[in-house]
This record gives sequence, C-alpha cells and structure tokens, in this order.
Amino acid sequence: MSQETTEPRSPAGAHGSPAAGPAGAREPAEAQEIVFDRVVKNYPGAGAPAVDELSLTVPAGEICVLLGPSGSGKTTALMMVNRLTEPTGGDIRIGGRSIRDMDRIELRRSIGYVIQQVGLFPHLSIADNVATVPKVLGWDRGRTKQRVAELLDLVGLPVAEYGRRYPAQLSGGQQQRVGIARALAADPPVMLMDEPFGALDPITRERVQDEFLALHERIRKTVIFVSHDIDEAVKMGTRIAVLREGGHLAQYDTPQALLKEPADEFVARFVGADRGLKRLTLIRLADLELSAPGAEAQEAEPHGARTLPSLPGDASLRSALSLMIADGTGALRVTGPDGRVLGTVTLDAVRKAGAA
Ligand SMILES: Nc1ncnc2c1ncn2[C@@H]1O[C@H](COP(=O)(O)OP(=O)(O)OP(=O)(O)O)[C@@H](O)[C@H]1O
Repeated sequence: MSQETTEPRSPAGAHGSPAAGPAGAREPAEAQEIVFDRVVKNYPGAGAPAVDELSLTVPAGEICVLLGPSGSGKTTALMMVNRLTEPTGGDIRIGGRSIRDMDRIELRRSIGYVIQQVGLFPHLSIADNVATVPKVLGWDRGRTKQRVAELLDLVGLPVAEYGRRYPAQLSGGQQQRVGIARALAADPPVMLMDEPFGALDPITRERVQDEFLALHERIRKTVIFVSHDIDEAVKMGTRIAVLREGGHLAQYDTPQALLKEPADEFVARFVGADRGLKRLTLIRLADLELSAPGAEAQEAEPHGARTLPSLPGDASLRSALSLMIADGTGALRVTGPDGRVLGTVTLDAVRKAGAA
C-alpha cells in the first residue's frame, strides 16, 4: 500500500462545521446538490485507481448510500468531498461550486462528518462536545448554549439530563447520537457519514437508523452515507450507488429500482438472492388497495373459525408476509392509527405488489 498521508478521519467537531449566519439555528442552511464529475483517485504507488471516473449527482436533500464490498473505494469517495483526501482527477461540486475553489477549512465547516468511531472527546462533557464547533466559530456563550440544548433535544438526549455527563457514561447508541448532534452543530447543508452505525448492536442500530431518518425528515440535509450492508442501504438511501472493486460505479438507482432490476451479475449477487423479499420492506400495507373489512377474510378462511391477525397500515409487506406464514393464514387485517380495521390484505395481493 502506498504511503500517501491522508489526514486522520476526525469527526466533524474537530474541523468545525458551518457557517450558520447570524440567525444561526433559526434559519436552517439549504441543502445543496453534490456532483461527482469523473472523479479519480490514484493513491501514489498503487497499481490501480481506488476510485475511477466516478460520476453521479446527489440531489439536494437526499440520502445517497455508497454501497460496495471492502476496498471498493467508498471511504475514499467520501473523504474526497471534504478534501480529507484530494482527488487526482475530475471534479466535485457542492451547490454548483467546485471544492477546489473552496478554502479547505471553509469547506469542512460546511460539512458535517460522522464516523463509526464516534470520536467524542472523553474528557469533555456531552454539552461541551456538542459545543466544540460553535466555540471554534467564536459564537457567544448564550447562542452556543441555546444551540447545544436544541441539538441534544433533537437527538433525544435532553441537556438537563445528559449535558453534564461524560461520553463514558452513555451507551454506544447515545454516543452515536451525540456524534450526530455535534456534526449538526453549525447547521451544515451537507453531511458525510462513514458507516456511522457500524459499531452498534443490531437492535440499537435499527433504532438509531430510525431516529436518523426521522431527524432527516426535519432537517433535510444532503447526506452521503457509506455502508457495506444492503439492508441498511435499502432502509436509509433515497438513492444507492453500488461500487465495485477499483471504485467503478456499477449502478446508481433508487432502492426499488436496484432491487427490481440489478444492472448486472455483480449487483444482483451483491443485493442478494432475497431481493424480492427486500423489495417488500419498501412497500407499506397502507400503500395497497385494501379489500373491505371481512370480504377477503371469508375467502381466505373458509371455516371462519379464527379471527385474522392484524398489522398497522405502516407495517411493510415483508412483515405482512412473515405474519401470514407464521400464522398459517392467507390474509390479514390492516388497522389504522386508532386501531380501527381499515380492510384486509391477501397473500395474493402481497405477491402481486411485490412483482409489480
Ligand atoms: N491512504 C491510502 N493509501 C494507499 N491506498 C489506500 C489508502 N486508503 C485506501 N487505499 C486503498 O484504496 C482502495 C479503496 O479503499 P477504501 O477505504 O476507499 O475502500 P472502502 O470501500 O471504503 O473499503 P472498506 O469497506 O473496507 O472500508 C483499497 O484498495 C485501499 O487499499
């Protein structure tokens, strides 16, 4: 491996994040489009490029997941956006401006950066960790305090309860949420996340993923998210860029399109033989046309001896299929938020929706 020194993968806090205007948190920064334009990275001494002619556009406010096997150039592609490593060819533009024309410090202040090894400062309280960037930016105490409280609230760790604790006094998932709060401190329009939830146990991971998606609904940053896990990519991404060895883009599509029509054998193998099932996770029961309560149940349960199982409308078709198999029924009832039965769904309807 070559000896090029890339800067350490320090979290956003160490470099700072952005330039919220004088109004600070009250006027969230607009998300910005990110364009990779035939981007190349050759590490000195390496036989082949780590990233080769990568071109893709991440629309403002979307979450693009870079997905691929180990060594396919995901982290390299990500670190070129905030110039932790410099591209050898091509260009990256954020909001229409080439990153080459931006001062590196200014650039990093406009980008939140979250990594797997959260990188909280162990000797600083949670509040002080989140305040790192505002302090670097010279915000006054009142504004910093208000922003820290706002952000810790946003990630579900109220400052009154958690602000004075130290990182070691938080669970892994809570620490990761602090890492996200810190990356958001100065309201950057762009977030880079490198396997941010990779170190969490599966249950915590799922919860933090859900929390981040809910947060993203509110803050609408443009996010580039590195993962090697197809399930995570399908869940988190509005678009997925599948990279193969050598940093070649194999496919760039929505999760639905990727699962329905993998571009080639490599992508098909990578997304897995159960891609049909994975697609079912993307469709909610409420998205289907439901039969009137009772009508299909009759057909599915000729003896009418049992009540059909039920699921809420926001459950996925995969959960529905799983429940029908476990329960041995050919249909289930779909309930609304108030628990009222909205209608029924049959196995056949699930099958048809999955094949559509
Ligand atoms: N600083 C470096 N110097 C030389 N080669 C490097 C350097 N960093 C990465 N590489 C090489 O570039 C290629 C892409 O590495 P990169 O870390 O971007 O891949 P990745 O897809 O993120 O992998 P992983 O999923 O294992 O983190 C690999 O072959 C790697 O060995």
